[in-house]
Amino acid sequence: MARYELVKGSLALITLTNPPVNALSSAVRYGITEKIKRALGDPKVKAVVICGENERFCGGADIREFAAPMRGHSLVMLFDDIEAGEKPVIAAIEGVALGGGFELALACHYRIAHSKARLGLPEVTLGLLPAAGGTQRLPRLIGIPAALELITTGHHVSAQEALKLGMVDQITDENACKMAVEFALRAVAKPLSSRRISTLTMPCPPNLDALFEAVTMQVQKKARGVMAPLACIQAVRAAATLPYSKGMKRESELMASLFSSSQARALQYCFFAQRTAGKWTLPSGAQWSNIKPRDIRRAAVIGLGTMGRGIAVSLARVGISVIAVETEKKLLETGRQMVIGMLERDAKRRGVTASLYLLQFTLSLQDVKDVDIVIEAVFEDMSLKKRLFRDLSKVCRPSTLLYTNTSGLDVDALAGVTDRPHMVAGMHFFSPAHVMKLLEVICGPRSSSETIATAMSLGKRMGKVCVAVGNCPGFVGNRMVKTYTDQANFLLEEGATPEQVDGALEEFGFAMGVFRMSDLAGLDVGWRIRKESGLTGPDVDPKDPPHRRQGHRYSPIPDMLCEQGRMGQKTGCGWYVYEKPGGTEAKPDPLIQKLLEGYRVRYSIQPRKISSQELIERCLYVLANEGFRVLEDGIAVQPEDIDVIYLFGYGFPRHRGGPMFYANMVGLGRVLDRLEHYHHAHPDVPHLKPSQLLKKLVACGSPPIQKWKEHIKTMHSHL
Ligand SMILES: CCC/C=C/C(=O)SCCNC(=O)CCNC(=O)[C@H](O)C(C)(C)COP(=O)([O-])OP(=O)([O-])OC[C@H]1O[C@@H](n2cnc3c(N)ncnc32)[C@H](O)[C@@H]1OP(=O)([O-])[O-]
Repeated sequence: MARYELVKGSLALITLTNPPVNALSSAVRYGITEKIKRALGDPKVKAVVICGENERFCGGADIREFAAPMRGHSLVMLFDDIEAGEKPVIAAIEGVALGGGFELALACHYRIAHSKARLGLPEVTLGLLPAAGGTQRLPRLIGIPAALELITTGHHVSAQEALKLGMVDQITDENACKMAVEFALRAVAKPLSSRRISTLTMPCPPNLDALFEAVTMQVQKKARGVMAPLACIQAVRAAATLPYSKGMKRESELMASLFSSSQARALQYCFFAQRTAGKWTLPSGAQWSNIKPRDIRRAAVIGLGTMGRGIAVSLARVGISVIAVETEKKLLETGRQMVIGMLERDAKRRGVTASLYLLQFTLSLQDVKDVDIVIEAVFEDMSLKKRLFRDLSKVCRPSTLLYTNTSGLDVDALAGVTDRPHMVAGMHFFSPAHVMKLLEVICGPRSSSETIATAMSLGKRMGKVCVAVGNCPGFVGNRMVKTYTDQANFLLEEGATPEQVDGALEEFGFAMGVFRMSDLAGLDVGWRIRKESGLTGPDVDPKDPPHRRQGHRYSPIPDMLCEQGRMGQKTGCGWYVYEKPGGTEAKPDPLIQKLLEGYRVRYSIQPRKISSQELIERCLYVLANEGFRVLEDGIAVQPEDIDVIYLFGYGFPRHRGGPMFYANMVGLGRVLDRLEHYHHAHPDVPHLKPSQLLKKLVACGSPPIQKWKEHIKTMHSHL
């Protein structure tokens, strides 16, 4: 796991050999420890260069080993030995030096990086801290403010930034290993004392307490309830106030408090879940590794509303030429200006030139005849979409793939009106499409594997996290979210206020509770969907009382708000009241309180005090319960897919892992008990009835989430 070569007669070249990222597994740690010992003990060797195979220095400790207590050779001891050695050790950084990998580089006496390399200490994103001396060495090298920023955020920096900050000594466009070898030959004659970072005096700014306080406040605001960033701050504070050896002891104590925490487990699960979701498989056996996606150069986006604009920007940003189509001159012009403005701002932020030459705007559908793909983003109206897909069938060349950005309509019904149903699928972007990372790729029953592979690969190219899902109303994300918002509405009827429900969810870790989120998104979106599906408006069965629809409990309260023009932030009031239309500061509104009181009186509902525990359980267990149904219906292949959708599309707090991981953490038996309890109390809410899969898993002894797939396998897949 580490190769040893003698080069130029006097240099030991140690290469980490653990593809794909040369993670520091216990075998690698053993390998480096042995090879360093050999190099330091060999009188022929005058200097050492450490590099990584396949042009990647090191991606850090092996995260897969974190599931069990750390065993084998200690990184801390290895790094102390490297630093204390009497021979110069040079890190030759290509690709990445992250986490333990960068800590290894910090223990070396010199660091030479390739200009394309990226460096950082991302442990915090895994619920940990850089516990192999990173929190003690980095502040001594680059100062406390810069080290705090890197360690508490986990941001990676480019080689250029690293050079500016003093994290590396030199950058090169050539092979970093070759450069490091030449550098090492010169370094042999130089004294090493000033190169041992642990011995450097800490550069302390005068207002240390104020600095730590400000960073703590910032972290608490950004990552409410997340433990690791606070532990990182404490570790850096120890570096600032204690001698190195005591600081190291503190670093290790803090790491011990994080290592087996549920937050660390959740965050590490998220890391792997994201990668698992990218590896899609269809029942036919077609999968990410055996189907070649089409190469996409020209795309058309139909509809320049909020979604269409974001999609056009996402495409142009990665070099795809875009023909954007609208039906009216005024809409086309507004869309054009918005897209150009968005692309220009984006390019400025990234320090590149906006690729406006890739854009074409037109009122004629005929102009899309030669594109490789079409992404439809018109109004959420089935008959309108069907008309458009029929027209596209006629206009586009036979090889053009057709995608719809519908957020929940039947993708197969659209495929059915075309001359190429196998070349139709869904690409469900989330708003704003150029910002949000999630892309649900909807596989209709007739979508070909190439159609899916192309959507997944194009999404990845646009920087999206893509999840392949089956075709059902609302797909995965919106199908599940309905059960969550329904519960929130029922809780209002029973006695809660919007601020109580939101408070509990925000305390849980959501950046925004369900009602604040609804105000931001606009209440009219859901209203329109409910009207279309006959839940409200003129199509309602006159025999249904206001709080029952299709035999089940229904809350008409959101409809009542919409009827009063309370559409959320854009109208200055919704579930909350705002300083002005478009305002963002949500204040509880006495009118809402009055509306709720009136509603309860009208329907003889005795309000009760509802605990935060009930608010969380009702909203989140019902969400997971629907997730189990999504799995048993074959709409998602594995729980990781659902969790990734919720992490990237719905702001589920990452340190809770996603709704399915959270249910797993709580314990499936407990979730089942509570759902049974709530269903008993509310038999007219079918979503509270425990799903078959949940019951099956509990009956099988509640296997860990990674094993659920074995129990789902037997079920029918809709992908
Ligand atoms: C006690 C000491 C304290 C130190 C703590 C640490 O160092 S904590 C660690 C701090 N370090 C980090 O947080 C860095 C985490 N890693 C990354 O950020 C990225 O992987 C990358 C930027 C290194 C490469 O991006 P990319 O898009 O080119 O590639 P990709 O992302 O698709 O990964 C390819 C494959 O490698 C796998 N794998 C990757 N890293 C690790 C690992 N450390 N371990 C194990 N496996 C790892 C990954 O799962 C995937 O496996 P699959 O699916 O093929 O079976």
